[in-house]
Amino acid sequence: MIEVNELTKRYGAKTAVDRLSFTVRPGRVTGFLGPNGAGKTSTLRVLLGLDAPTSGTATVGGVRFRDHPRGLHHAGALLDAGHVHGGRTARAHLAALARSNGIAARRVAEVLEEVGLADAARRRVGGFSLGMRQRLGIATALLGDPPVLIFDEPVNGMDPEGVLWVRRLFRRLAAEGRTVFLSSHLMSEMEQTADDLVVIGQGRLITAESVRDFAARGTRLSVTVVTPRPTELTAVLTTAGATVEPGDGPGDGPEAASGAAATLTVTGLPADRIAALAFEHRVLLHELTTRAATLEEAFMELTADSVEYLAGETR
Ligand SMILES: Nc1ncnc2c1ncn2[C@@H]1O[C@H](COP(=O)(O)OP(=O)(O)OP(=O)(O)O)[C@@H](O)[C@H]1O
Repeated sequence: MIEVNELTKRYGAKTAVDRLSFTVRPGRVTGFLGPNGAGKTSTLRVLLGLDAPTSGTATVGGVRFRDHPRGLHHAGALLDAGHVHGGRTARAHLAALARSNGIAARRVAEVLEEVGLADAARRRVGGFSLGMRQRLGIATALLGDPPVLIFDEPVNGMDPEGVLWVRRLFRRLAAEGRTVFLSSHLMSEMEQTADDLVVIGQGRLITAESVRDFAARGTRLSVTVVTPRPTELTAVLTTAGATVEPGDGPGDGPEAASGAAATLTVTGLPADRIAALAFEHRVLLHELTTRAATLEEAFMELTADSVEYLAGETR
């Protein structure tokens, strides 16, 4: 169990985490989501005792991480995969950690096997790809066989096969009853892996709920309509209360100039109502498709107000 209570972390004048509270339960995979700069890493650093909070508390298993005498047995974490001495072999790196944390030496071979690095055990970490470094970071987190696992952007730099592997691993660790907490700035990654979500923006909690509840609440339907008479249909649908926008489709291509069919994206009216209105006004339709917003779109909508740097803006 992870408990964050009224946590605030300031760096000088910058408030990175702002009175944040949430709970992460065992036996589930929880995604920690927010746009870049939302405060995820700052929260995890306090949680792992690497930084002191400005105020509030963050505990793992009811105690502050830095007060726990058996750190790696208590919680395993991957924060920055690049943060490993490049001159050491993977095995030497893990063996040193095992020794200094009182962990049985046989665990080294076990975790290397577990993360698919057994064949690379004697290679220097300096020559590892980012994906391999991520695997080594995960091996480090697993070394003490801890009940709580915390990973910051774990799939960064992994190839598709690596992403599938890591998803299965997280699911299995949760099925074993562990608390699995993963940060990401991509909802698409989390919707495949997580049971629960903690979404933050500008250091504040936006929502904490299950992926299922988020999907049910956040999904907005839109209807794609293709018609050769877009101007007329837009007027009819707008009068009926819909919002109509030009969609991606034939209307945006060179055909548009020749008066060929255009694609519209309609929200606020269901497909059957759009069909009835088009029929009533004798507007021909070539296509009428209902489309659910993806969770990624719902997430972007939810966090839009808290994005620090919008695309196109200079930093
Ligand atoms: N040591 C620091 N000194 C000053 N500001 C910091 C420091 N660390 C983080 N920040 C600022 O705090 C805010 C939150 O950063 P943080 O790295 O926690 O966000 P994040 O959600 O992990 O983002 P990302 O997905 O980009 O890693 C950002 O505006 C960042 O610039």
